[in-house]
Amino acid sequence: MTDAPLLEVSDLVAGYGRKEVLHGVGLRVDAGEIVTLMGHNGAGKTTTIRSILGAVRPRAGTVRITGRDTTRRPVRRAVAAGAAMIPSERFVFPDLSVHDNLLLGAANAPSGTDTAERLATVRDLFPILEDRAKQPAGSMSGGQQRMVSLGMALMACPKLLLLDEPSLGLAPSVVETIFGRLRSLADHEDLGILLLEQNIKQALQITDRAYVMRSGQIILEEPAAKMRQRPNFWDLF
Ligand SMILES: Nc1ncnc2c1ncn2[C@@H]1O[C@H](COP(=O)(O)OP(=O)(O)OP(=O)(O)O)[C@@H](O)[C@H]1O
Repeated sequence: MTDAPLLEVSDLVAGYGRKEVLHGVGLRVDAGEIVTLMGHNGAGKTTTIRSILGAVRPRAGTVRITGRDTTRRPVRRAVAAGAAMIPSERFVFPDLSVHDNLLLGAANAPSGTDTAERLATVRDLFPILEDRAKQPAGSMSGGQQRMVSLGMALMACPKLLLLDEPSLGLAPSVVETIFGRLRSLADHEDLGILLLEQNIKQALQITDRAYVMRSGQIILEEPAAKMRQRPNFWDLF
């Protein structure tokens, strides 16, 4: 199964109650690749990653993570296959220290993981997590909390990271730092990343391939290098 894509989604149909939101979505993410899924509000981007993780139960289609069929399986199956999701809301345990937040993230790591070694790797990536290790996570700035939630997810040594709007509410310089770290994780850890972003201009700087979604369907797939040449990519939506 080594040649299987890290994430392979085919003909995915999903929704809420009687409402069908995804009408046959297909996409792929390879190891070491950053793929951005873009589209207007309500296009179905968040529903897509929730369905990939198993938080929304697909009505049809398949989801394969590291070659394993996780369709309609509990979220823990997707996590066991190597997936981690960071939701758009700032997700940290506010009263716990930064250090304890990271240790909670380690609970999902594969057995045999050296927690101390992993902690050192994550702190190398985001030195602020070491500088502020004892501080309650809730007392940090928005950008720093975003780094804590990324650090928590990375403690689990994921192979596939699903990120919902990591730039939301952050200054462009902080976004640049976080995006730079994502690029280096893809390049050096072979992490595959599916990124949902409204901040298209900055996202395209680190993206390999992009999909455009409209009304629950993928309407375009393009290498980011080509999309960056478009005089106005907002016209695509
Ligand atoms: N829990 C829910 N119950 C019912 N409908 C929902 C639910 N979550 C999302 N929807 C609907 O599904 C559609 C797609 O929403 P989704 O959040 O996937 O879009 P999106 O592309 O991520 O947009 P946004 O960036 O605004 O979150 C929208 O019409 C939305 O109102």
